[in-house]
Amino acid sequence: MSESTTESRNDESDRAAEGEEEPLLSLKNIEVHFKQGGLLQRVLGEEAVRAVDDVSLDIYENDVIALVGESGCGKTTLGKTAIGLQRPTGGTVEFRGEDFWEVPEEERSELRRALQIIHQDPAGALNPNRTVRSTLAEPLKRWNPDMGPGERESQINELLERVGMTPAHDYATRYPHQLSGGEQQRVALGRALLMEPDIILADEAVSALDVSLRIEMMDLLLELQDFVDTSYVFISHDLANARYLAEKSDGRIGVMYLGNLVEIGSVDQILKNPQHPYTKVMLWSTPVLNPDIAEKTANQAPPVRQIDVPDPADPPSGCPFQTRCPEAREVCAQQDPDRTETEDGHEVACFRQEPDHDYWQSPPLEEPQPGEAVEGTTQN
Ligand SMILES: Nc1ncnc2c1ncn2[C@@H]1O[C@H](COP(=O)(O)OP(=O)(O)OP(=O)(O)O)[C@@H](O)[C@H]1O
Repeated sequence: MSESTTESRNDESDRAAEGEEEPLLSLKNIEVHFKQGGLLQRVLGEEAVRAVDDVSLDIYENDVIALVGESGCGKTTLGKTAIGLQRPTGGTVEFRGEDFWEVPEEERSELRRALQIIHQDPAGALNPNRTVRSTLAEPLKRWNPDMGPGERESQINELLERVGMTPAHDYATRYPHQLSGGEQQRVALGRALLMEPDIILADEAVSALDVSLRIEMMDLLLELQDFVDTSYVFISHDLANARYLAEKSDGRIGVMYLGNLVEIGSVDQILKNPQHPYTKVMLWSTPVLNPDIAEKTANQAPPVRQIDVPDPADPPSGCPFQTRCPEAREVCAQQDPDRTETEDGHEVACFRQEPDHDYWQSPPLEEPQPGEAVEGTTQN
């Protein structure tokens, strides 16, 4: 990325920090609870799966947010909610100041154009019976019906060159099965870019690629960001990918746990100065990302009280991480901490951030006995 772009993004985050810039998209107290539909589940009266639970997040112009967290923590559901593919069961999605789910349907479909997705499996997202040209022509025909075939052709060729598929006329006639995984992902990205999106949700979009191709693809995402002025919500279960993308773009990393966004901040804040006990556990399990933490915790058991992951249909009371948190005290089982923000924009949902909180007077939670089930957990 050019230095000037980095500077301008820094300026943007500064403006955001000073409260001058309006967010492009504002997620407010988002809840997505999936009712379990099976007969057995209804008979047993099982609760809804709390895929996302009271998450608020602002996304700015040309922003990059990398969401990380273990499988099932709600990354995809939150990402889809941000781009209007998932209607939340609670809270609001405001896009350019308008409530996405309150605008009339035609207006909403215009907003959808500005909110695009690229998936992990590009082959599944591309029609096997369509050439690259036909795949890319389709959105142009839909959104620019006045564009003539000549102009369409030249836009498609220009785009293919931008996503590194040259000679464009050669790639344009190929079918998805005649492309490598990386090339398929480039076509999927190109199709999203033709919509001139404001936000692209890249959902594990590089996970299926070889390591070297992953870097190439992430570099391409950022290079094209300058060209189309888009923001990215980048989902990855791999913290190394999240770090690469967020570091190069001066973006943020958001850490999710059990439907909650427990910590969000710059790459340095999350990797060098993690505050939430869950973020520390994540770093413990990827020592290469923070050798200091790795050195301190070498030969130690994982920094969790117990390894069983709570069931999102029956989450623990209080803080979602309290059943595993090595720092948990009794108050953590009673109250759910809000995210608090430091002056430099590092947000953490943990009572330990608040020097005057009752937490500090609260007795430690009793250790669960071996084999003892803690409320709200599934025994693996
Ligand atoms: N349509 C659905 N109906 C019922 N439950 C769902 C649905 N979609 C997701 N879930 C559940 O919601 C929770 C969060 O899922 P989600 O896919 O958002 O997590 P994730 O962090 O993206 O996980 P992964 O990395 O495995 O995709 C999981 O328990 C999942 O089983």
